[in-house]
Amino acid sequence: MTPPEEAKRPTVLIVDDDHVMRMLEQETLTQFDFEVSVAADGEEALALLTGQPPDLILLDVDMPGVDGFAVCRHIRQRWDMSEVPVIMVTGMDDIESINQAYQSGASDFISKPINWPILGHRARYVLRSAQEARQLRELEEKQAAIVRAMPDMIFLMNRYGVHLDYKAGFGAEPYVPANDFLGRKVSEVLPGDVAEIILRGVERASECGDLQSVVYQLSMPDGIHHYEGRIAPSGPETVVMVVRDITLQKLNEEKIRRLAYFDTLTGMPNRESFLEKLDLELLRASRAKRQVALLFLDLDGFKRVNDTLGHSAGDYLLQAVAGRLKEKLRAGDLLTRPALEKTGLHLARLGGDEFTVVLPDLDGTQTVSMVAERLQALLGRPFRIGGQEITVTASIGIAIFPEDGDDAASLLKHADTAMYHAKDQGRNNWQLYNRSLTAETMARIRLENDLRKGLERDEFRLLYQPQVRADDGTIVGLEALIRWQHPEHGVVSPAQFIPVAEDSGLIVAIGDWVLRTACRQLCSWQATGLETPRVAVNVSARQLRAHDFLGSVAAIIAETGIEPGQVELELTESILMEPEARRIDGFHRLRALGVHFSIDDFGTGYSSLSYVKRFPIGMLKIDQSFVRGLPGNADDAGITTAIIAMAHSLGLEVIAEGVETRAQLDFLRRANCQKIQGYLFSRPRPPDEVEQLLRQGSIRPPP
Ligand SMILES: Nc1nc2c(ncn2[C@@H]2O[C@@H]3COP(=O)(O)O[C@H]4[C@@H](O)[C@H](n5cnc6c(=O)[nH]c(N)nc65)O[C@@H]4COP(=O)(O)O[C@H]3[C@H]2O)c(=O)[nH]1
Repeated sequence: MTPPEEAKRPTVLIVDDDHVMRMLEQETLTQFDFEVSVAADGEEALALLTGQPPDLILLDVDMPGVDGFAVCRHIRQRWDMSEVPVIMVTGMDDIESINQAYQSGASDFISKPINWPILGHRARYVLRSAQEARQLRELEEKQAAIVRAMPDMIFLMNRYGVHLDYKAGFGAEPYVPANDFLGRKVSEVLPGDVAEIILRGVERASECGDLQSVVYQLSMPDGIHHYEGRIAPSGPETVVMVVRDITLQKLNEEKIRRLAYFDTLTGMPNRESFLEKLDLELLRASRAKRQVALLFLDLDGFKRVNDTLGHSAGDYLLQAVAGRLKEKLRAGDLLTRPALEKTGLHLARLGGDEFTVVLPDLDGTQTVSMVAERLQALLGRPFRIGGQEITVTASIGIAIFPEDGDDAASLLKHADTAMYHAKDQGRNNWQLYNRSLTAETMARIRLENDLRKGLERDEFRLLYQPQVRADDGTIVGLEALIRWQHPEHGVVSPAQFIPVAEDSGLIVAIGDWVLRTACRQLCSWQATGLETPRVAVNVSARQLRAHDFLGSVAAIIAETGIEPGQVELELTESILMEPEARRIDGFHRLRALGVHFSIDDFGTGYSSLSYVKRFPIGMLKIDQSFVRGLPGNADDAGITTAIIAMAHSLGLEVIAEGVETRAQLDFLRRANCQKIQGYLFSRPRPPDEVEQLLRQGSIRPPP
């Protein structure tokens, strides 16, 4: 381990050709705790100095050969000895030789005759001041390195803001050339407002003796630059101000803010910033006693674009929609007077295919409806995406401040509600929020929305209920019955959601899904070698009203590759009541392909057998409300017997549904009902369980 610095004795080299002087000097300095080495002339000294330099050199001037001046000059040329203090010992106490001693690089001189008692003190003093000078130099070097390494400008100022000194780190560009501000006051160099900020900081730092922080901006040739200055008192009358250009940091902060507050896809404000700004706008409107309208847009059919053309096409469409909205709003095409350019509030994308438009200073609902219609017309024009023309429409819900909500969140919620209502009324529609949208309507609207999502998220399942021959329980058919596994409400019965699906038109998509799933299920069973009976699928009247329903049935049959004779469509009586020639033709065409038709819940409607005859119906299903009363209820028994007899006379098959008891079965068997469906044989079951039953081929009723 190296001993601590203080513990080391300082070394001194004594150079003197006079033997006695050398000895006396050596004796004296040894007493002052120096470690001494000696040289008898200049040459010997130079030879000794090739090794480790001493801490101090005591050098006689007047020596034969190489004199003291020459030795001193040599020492100063050596980089490792440039700071070693040299005390020249001269007999010539004249100004000339003193000058020459200093010129040669001497640190001090002593004249002969030497005052011996003070030689040691003098040597120690010279050594100490040389060390201090070295430390100071090292400190300065360190400081200079720190300044160089910092990307800052450093100003030394007096307490009145006069620049006394200036340094700049690597890459720090002074905002004014250094010469322009040295010796001048801040207010003479910088714009008044900035000078004011700095002077206040300097004043506070000088008064409190504390670090002060100031920020300011300056207009530079390449744009606005942001600066942060830290002012620290450096003496009773001076302060140091370290200034950093934080423009890049500001830009990054802005970028982060944009990411947090703006939608990256469209560059529009996102939900967070929209709500923040809307609240401010509402505050302003309430002070000015003005109305504000919030239009909530949701694209109809956006999901279809995403599903069929892919997500990048969907993204492109959203950008195109955003672009069109921005452009028209900016051009004042939607409103006669320019909208909220300044607040940036006029347009936002809340996520997905939802956009908002805000109309401040509303002068009546007429303006809103006009804007809503213009928006719809604007979006209704086709978009070109990847060489294809795509048309989307928008449903718009409108809420008005302060009537429909006094803060951003409730206004948005009500505009959203109104938007659902608009969708419910048929797409491409706009609706004003109306308090009379009761909880019940809302629940129904929510259910519809959930249904739509359920379809997207594949929340539906099919159960299959066997239909058996009445005499021996052989499975002769399956009825596909839909179930909805709602993420929050659990399994929802079709009785609850089919009517909503019918009202909203969603039944068309759901119906397609049911038929496709049932056909695929049968095909997959067949692929394992299982013999399958035909599958009956419910069809509601609303489905038939849809464009080309029968065509889509044929398409699904073709697509899944199922044998058409394996498919049975269960129609309701109401379908028969509104026969159109075109539709009847379609039924006959499907029948010609092999598809079977039956009438569900027969006997509950008003259809007469004459209607039935016009359609290619093969089977009647006796509604379970009649079966329930069997065999005791005479009316039910009479109707059931009559339906069976009539069906037979028309050459139709009959199936009784909802058969739960042995007595009902016995009655139906006696009445010649060929087929049975009901809990007595089996409840509707999931595919794996039905597969087991199909492998057995028949189901025995309990005795
Ligand atoms: N009490 C009792 N009930 C029995 C018995 N056997 C069967 N059921 C139930 O009776 C209903 C028969 O179907 P539905 O009359 O076509 O009546 C169906 C049908 O009109 C409709 N539905 C079901 N699935 C679909 C579908 O995929 N599309 C359409 N459009 N409607 C469907 O929802 C209705 C109700 O379906 P589910 O709740 O599955 O109810 C089914 C079935 O589970 C029994 O022995 N006792």
